[in-house]
Amino acid sequence: MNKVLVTGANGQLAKCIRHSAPRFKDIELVYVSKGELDIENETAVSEIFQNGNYTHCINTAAYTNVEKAESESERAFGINAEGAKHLAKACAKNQVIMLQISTDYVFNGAKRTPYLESDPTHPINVYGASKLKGEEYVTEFCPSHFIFRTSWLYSQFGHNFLKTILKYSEEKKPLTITTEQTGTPTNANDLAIALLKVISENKKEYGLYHYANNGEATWYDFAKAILTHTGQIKDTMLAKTDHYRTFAARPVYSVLDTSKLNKDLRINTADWNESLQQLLNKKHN
Ligand SMILES: NC(=O)C1=CN([C@@H]2O[C@H](COP(=O)(O)OP(=O)(O)OC[C@H]3O[C@@H](n4cnc5c(N)ncnc54)[C@H](OP(=O)(O)O)[C@@H]3O)[C@@H](O)[C@H]2O)C=CC1
Ligand SMILES: Cc1cn([C@H]2C[C@H](O)[C@@H](COP(=O)(O)OP(=O)(O)O[C@H]3O[C@@H](C)C(=O)[C@@H](O)[C@H]3O)O2)c(=O)[nH]c1=O
Repeated sequence: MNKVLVTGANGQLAKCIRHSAPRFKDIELVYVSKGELDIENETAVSEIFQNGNYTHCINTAAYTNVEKAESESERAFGINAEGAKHLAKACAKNQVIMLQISTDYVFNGAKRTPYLESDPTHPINVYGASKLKGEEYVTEFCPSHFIFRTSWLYSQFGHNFLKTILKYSEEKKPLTITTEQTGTPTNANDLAIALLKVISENKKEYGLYHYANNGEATWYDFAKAILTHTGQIKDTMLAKTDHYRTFAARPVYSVLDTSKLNKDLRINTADWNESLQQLLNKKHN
């Protein structure tokens, strides 16, 4: 039986893993929140693996505030790079397979066709740079690793764009949403199931993978789809902008190519709009 340590237990993705876990009876999951395991604390990280008999670790813990990261670079790197390094070293020492989650924001957005794992990285904000450093440490220190880069995660849990749009719409706030960036909204529940599948099926094709739902959208398209599926489009003032002011730069194009995931890990990905609709149907029924 596989035994998995999940860091960042109170975050969005960890909650999605917990939600889907009952389907995977062959996996024992142990969840640790930041209060129970601060991944910045190297000693604590090393100790938790000593008698845990873990086979895998899913690191969902991260500093994810893209805006604030610009002025809190040290904190972002402390968690996203150093924290990942501590886990990678401890996993390697204890023969634990590490599943690290990374981001489309490692790219600068200059491409106009989906990004491959082999494409050069060039982050244009602090969050992206700190996550890329985390990838580098995991690759260097833990040979038995999977790194899954994903994009624009949303779900019923935590803070995310879907919940922001629903909240603004319920509060009758007018929405002005950018068309400046194109990417792929990804249902974090889909990613959670894929991670559990990798573990349950004892996959050993280690390396870097892109995981996102299929297709592409702007943030405006995403907002419009959310309001359409929930029937709120008629009652919400929704406008486009080609420049929404932010502190952090974001890649104008960050669609991820998932062929390697489909071929080497035999994991299929759903269309972004269908997956969104499915989640909203469940919520609204
Ligand atoms: N959300 C998104 O759109 C995307 C996310 N990702 C990546 O996916 C992963 C999961 O993201 P998501 O679940 O959405 O993020 P969340 O911000 O929802 O969750 C991250 C969790 O990590 C915790 N955490 C922060 N610092 C530490 C620490 N030092 N030690 C332990 N835990 C800590 C946070 O706790 P607290 O809140 O108390 O600080 C939070 O509960 C991350 O690696 C992220 O970079 C990739 C692409 C898109
Ligand atoms: C709230 C809001 C945002 N926007 C814009 C700002 C930004 O360009 C875009 C998305 O805004 P957010 O700040 O919600 O998303 P952001 O924090 O950039 O989301 C990113 O999070 C990290 C963790 C990732 O790894 C990325 O894949 C991505 O999901 O939408 C509007 O145009 N109108 C609005 O009302």
